Amino acid sequence: MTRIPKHGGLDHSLSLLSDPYRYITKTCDRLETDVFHTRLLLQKVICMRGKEAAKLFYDTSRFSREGVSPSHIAKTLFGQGGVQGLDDEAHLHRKAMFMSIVRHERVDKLAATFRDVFQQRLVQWTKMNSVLLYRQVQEIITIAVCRWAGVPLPDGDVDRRTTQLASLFDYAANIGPKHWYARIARKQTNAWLGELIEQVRRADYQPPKNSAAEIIALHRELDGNQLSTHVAAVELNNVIRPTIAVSAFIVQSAHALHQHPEYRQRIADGEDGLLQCFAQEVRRFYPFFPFAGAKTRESFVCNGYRFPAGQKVLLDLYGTDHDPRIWELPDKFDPDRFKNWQRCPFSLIPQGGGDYATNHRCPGEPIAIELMKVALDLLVNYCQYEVPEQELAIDMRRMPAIPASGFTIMKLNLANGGKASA
Ligand code: HEM
Repeated sequence: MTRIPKHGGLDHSLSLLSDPYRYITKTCDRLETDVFHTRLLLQKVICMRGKEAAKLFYDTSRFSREGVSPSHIAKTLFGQGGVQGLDDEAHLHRKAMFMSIVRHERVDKLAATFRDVFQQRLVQWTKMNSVLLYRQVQEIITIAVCRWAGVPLPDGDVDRRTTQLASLFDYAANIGPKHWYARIARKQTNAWLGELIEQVRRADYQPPKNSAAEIIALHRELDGNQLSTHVAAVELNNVIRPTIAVSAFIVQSAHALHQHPEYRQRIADGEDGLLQCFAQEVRRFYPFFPFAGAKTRESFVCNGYRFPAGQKVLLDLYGTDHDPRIWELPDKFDPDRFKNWQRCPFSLIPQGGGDYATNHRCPGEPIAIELMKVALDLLVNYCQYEVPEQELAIDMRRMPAIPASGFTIMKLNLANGGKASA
């Protein structure tokens, strides 16, 4: 048996915080390994990267998710009691609820609603001196996802709810005042959504058929009981909050269009499948979630390495998406690499790996891709704009990583007399 290589030293939390997307890969490269021991927040942690590591990590017979999220993440990003922390039958059953919310035709409906709201905003943007894309797209998605999910949102509440919901993912990794803001926002949004769940159950409010609000409010657990109001609110938030986070992928898409203008023409020419390839490459290339965490159930040996029982393990998502053994020239932005891509559940893992229904892979992947495709189509085919001088470097310490400026555009005009392509 071989000992798992160790990143020596007292604690490496600061190294991780100062370079969250590259700490695992850099350390793997230095130690010439795909797996190593380290100490983070004074705890022993195993880090690993690559396709084989992903296969192992998503083996639910070996890994559990119970109690894995650090408390500052559970109290902001995820909420407490949600699907992320469940295992076995309880997880499969709850996950089936999510899969019914994101059925193909429902995703198409969300994409159509998003397109409508976005098109209305484009008209407003023609009258604005400058448009901060990140914030504006967050508002567009908040309106669209609430409408689609059956969550009433009066016009006067859009600004406040967008700020609260966006803080849950934008400030989750922060410490200090931003973190405390996100904790308060988590309570406020859970209270708002919890009240809605109660109204649905009392039949004081009837959400649209098959909407997330209806499915979650009426869902029964394996014991036949409904979810507690708190957990139902967390799960409804688990649909709304990450959909708004797609705004980061959309800003990254706009950034990629700006850096690689040749794709504008190819998209405008309607090249078959290019929107899909472009969206996939943005998800692979740009940093979003650095890693996912789990813990071993029992001790086991894999590839000669002993993993102890109850051991916290981090899988490098960003590093695997940039692994040169999987991706040729991984640091080159190249949507064409997805033209004849043989789909593999463990190689492209910005939103986790494995199987949607039976594992912890993100059920919102089709939502992210479809919203990105709509946004790309509208930004290329429906309008013209200028990108003024600004800080466009991707801030690799920010999670999710977007340009420090939030991506400002100016002088927006509608193209083709304001007619978007279908
Ligand atoms: C903004 C783009 C998104 C990114 C980068 C993202 C990323 C992720 C990641 C990394 C995981 C964890 C995988 C793991 O634990 O192994 C996850 C899980 C999850 N995501 Fe997403 N996600 C996104 C969008 C969405 C959307 C639109 C939804 C809406 C349905 C969603 C709902 C969830 C849920 C419910 C889980 C937990 C699944 C489980 O534990 O079984 N996500 N996501």
